[in-house]
Amino acid sequence: MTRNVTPRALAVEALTRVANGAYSNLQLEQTLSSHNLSDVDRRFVTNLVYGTIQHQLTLEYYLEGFVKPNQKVLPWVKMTLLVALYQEIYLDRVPKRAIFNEAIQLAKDRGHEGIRRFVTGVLHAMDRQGLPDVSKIKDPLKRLSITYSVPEWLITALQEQVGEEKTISILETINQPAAQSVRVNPLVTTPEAVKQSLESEGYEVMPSVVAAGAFRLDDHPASESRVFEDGKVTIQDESAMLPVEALQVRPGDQVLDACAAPGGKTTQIAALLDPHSGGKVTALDLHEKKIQVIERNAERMHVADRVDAMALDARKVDDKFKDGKFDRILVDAPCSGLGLIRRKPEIRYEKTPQDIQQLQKVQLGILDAVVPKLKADGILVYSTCTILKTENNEVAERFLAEHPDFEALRVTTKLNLKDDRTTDTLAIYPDDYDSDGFFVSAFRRKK
Ligand SMILES: C[S@@+](CC[C@H](N)C(=O)[O-])C[C@H]1O[C@@H](n2cnc3c(N)ncnc32)[C@H](O)[C@@H]1O
Repeated sequence: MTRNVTPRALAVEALTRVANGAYSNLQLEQTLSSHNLSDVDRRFVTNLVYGTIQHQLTLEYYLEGFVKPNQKVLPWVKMTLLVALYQEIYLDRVPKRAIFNEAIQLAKDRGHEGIRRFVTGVLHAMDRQGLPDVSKIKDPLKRLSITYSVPEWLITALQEQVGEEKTISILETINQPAAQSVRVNPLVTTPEAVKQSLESEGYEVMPSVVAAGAFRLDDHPASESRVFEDGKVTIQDESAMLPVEALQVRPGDQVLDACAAPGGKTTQIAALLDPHSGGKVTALDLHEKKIQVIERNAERMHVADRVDAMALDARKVDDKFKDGKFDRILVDAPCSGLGLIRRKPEIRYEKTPQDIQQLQKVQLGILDAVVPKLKADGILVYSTCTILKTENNEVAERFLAEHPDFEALRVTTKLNLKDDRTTDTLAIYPDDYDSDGFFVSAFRRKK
């Protein structure tokens, strides 16, 4: 391996791209697939990239004290220092000498002598003087923000929504690795057969406590299993399986999946339909490329005959379908995705309160546009993978207020989730079951 493709250099490169707007999971996939790394090195690059993003505000706080306020630091140089700091603070087994030497070597390889001296100087100054004590930060909000590396506005929003204790519990768990789960395809197999097959390939398999017909696996990629290749399972977070449970699909139903790509819920709905009784799911999304992804997934999951996928903005369904065509409508809306914070840790730094307000408008716009297409007595489910009430309860409440012909249905699930809800909607936070955060609401059209 030449110097400039060491795991640390690759992590710095990937992190610099993420700071420029790339998604961490896609960037990491690209970095790992374009270099021939051992398993150990792949895991190390992954750990450095996710770990540095997860702790970015904490690491930046430490770094601040060692960089003059007006000093310009190139993004990759800053990442080199953050990656070094991350290893020193969070990775017990990495020797300090290796961390320093590699960071300095990287600065030398990629930059000029001045950059090498700067990186060397900062690392040695930190070592001599020690890092500031985060617990001594006076402002309680800033202390939480730096401790958990979550922006202040997001902490305030959570505190207002769920109180201090629950907010801390959420913050404590968002940097844990995301669990991997699969949904069994009941059309072609049984949970028992899937469990047996996965175990024979060496996977650790646990039944889901969140969604029926699902398993949680260890972190070996499920996409490499035989059952995945054969379309006997699909990879889906457990909480993401709940909106379709709430939809109460019947075999002969006409279902509209208004925001469908990549098709996780489309294939889940399709498996509940009986094409002989006319059951069909119409899956919409914005772009042809996304439609192709839905179609490929439907093919792999053996449900292509029940899926009709088309590129269409859900706000423009008016001319396309006659009113009252569908028995069930799912709006799994575009959202901030803050429930997926474990899978995409950078999400917390990218979204702003303005984005959240803007998204609420889009979500209400989609709901308004699709509901005339629902039959009387039909069921509408609105769901998101976020944990903020602006995109969740507020949307559900406004929808009900503006559509008196709808009534709220209490969201029920097949497994017995702990249930102390005071609302009909279901909000799952990442600390509840170690799953993604999700929100589900359901409504019935009265007339
Ligand atoms: C949360 S994702 C859907 C996930 C999907 N339901 C699943 O289970 O795999 C939201 C999707 O909505 C799509 N989207 C955004 N605005 C839309 C619109 N106006 N009409 C239709 N789809 C839209 C996005 O492209 C994205 O694929």
